[in-house]
Formats: sequence, structure tokens, C-alpha cells
Amino acid sequence: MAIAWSEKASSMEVLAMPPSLSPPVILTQDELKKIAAYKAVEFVESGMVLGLGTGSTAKHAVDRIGELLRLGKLKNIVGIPTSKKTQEQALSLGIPLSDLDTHPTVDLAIDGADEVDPHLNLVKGRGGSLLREKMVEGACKKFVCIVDESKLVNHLGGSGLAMPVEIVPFCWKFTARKLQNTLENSGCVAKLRNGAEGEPFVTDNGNYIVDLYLQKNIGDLRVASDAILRIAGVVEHGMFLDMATTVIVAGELGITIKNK
Ligand SMILES: O=C[C@H](O)[C@H](O)[C@H](O)COP(=O)(O)O
Repeated sequence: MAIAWSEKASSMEVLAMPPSLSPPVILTQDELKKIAAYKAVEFVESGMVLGLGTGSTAKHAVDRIGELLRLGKLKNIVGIPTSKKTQEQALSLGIPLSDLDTHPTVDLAIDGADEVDPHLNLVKGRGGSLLREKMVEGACKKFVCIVDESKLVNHLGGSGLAMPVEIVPFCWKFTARKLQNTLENSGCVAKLRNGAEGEPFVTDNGNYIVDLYLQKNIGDLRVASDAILRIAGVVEHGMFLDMATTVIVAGELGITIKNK
């Protein structure tokens, strides 16, 4: 399956696992995430402004950057975190932080994804951080996405899991209904995301998330994106179209690097 997906690569490199991790050792999903993350950090150079992603995969990359800084192997790094959680992690590791107001151009961002299609389009935001991620990764010269092979899909929405949309809390049911109606040809079901104790999940920006579940292919992604963004009440959606410049996939056969 991974090979069929790789055939769409504009440029692709398949790397063998390090000897210590070669089959028949069965790696956990978290170990695969860590392998992808460490590979991505090899792209980091001293003096860079870095977008620091959010989620269980990006966490490994942030840990590694902190470690290399501590060892003196990286110097003069400035990180721009994509969530409050990543901000806390980076601060705890002593990574100097900034923001897009001060550094409007980011050299490199490293972040995970929930889905990756054969054209390197992504679904992001199942952790709720899609807005800040899209702002930071949209300001990057290079965006390296890191995933384990379970994230590969034939088309966005193809996992059957959530396609997140950040919306304002005001009259959220109205906005959720509009979203569902807009994507009705895809058999869309829109559900408000709940957090702890059944309360609505609230993003770092004070907004809600509506998760879209699509029973059919969404079709033209640009058309769907534009239609979603035209709905008043929508802040941003989790489709990251043409944003990743590189995707690093860690799987049981090794690491695959796909470049745009
Ligand atoms: O909002 C969360 C982010 O978009 C994450 O990058 C995405 O959900 C992937 O997270 P994970 O690496 O934990 O699977």
C-alpha cells in the first residue's frame, strides 16, 4: 500500500531503517512517529526561525531540537509554537520563542498531520490546533510534515475520521448546519467536538471545533475549501492544501521522503 502511494511522488527517497531497528523488530506507532520526527530535525540548521508543530509526532521533533540546543549542536534557533501546549514544551526545553509579528517569515516548520493524500495535501487539527498551525506553516519557506504510515489516505477524508473546522462559538449550531449542508454531496455529518465532561472543546483561540465526517469523496478540494471559508462563523478548516513541501513517512519498511 505504501508503495502504491509513493508512486505519485514528484521526488522520493526511501531510506532503510537504522540497523538496530531493522525488521523483524515490530515498531510501535509512537516509535515510527519518533523516527519521522528525528529525520525531519536533520533539516534544521543553526540560526533558523522554526515553526514548532503540535501533536504526538511533532512533540518528538520539539524534544529533539531542545536536545540538540542543549548539546550545542544547534545554535541561535528561534521557535514559533503552533499551540499553547507546544509553547509550554518548548519553554521547558529552553528553546527561545518568538511569534509571527516579530518573525513574519519562518525558515522551516515541522509538524504532524492526521491524513496525507498522494499530492501531499493534509488534514490537520484533530488535536484542535489547526488555526495557529495554518498561520505559522503558511508563513514558512519549507514545511516538513512528519507522519507514520497509518496517516496515508487515497483522498482527504478517506480515513472516515474527523475533518476539523474551527468556528466561533456564537450560534455554533447555525454554523454547523451550514457546514453540513454545504458538503451534503459528500454525505457530510457535522458534530461539535466535546472536551472534558461533555463541555464543548475550546481551542487556544477561544473557539469551537466542528468535526465533519464525510461518507463520500469531497471532490475538488479547492472548491470545498472556498465554500467552507465563505460561511460566516467559520474561522479556518483543517485542509492544508499545497502547503507541505516535504512529507516524511515512517513505516515498517523504512522512511520515505516525498518532496513537492
Ligand atoms: O491539531 C493537531 C495537529 O494538527 C496535529 O499535528 C495532528 O492532529 C497530528 O497529530 P498526531 O501527531 O498526534 O497524530
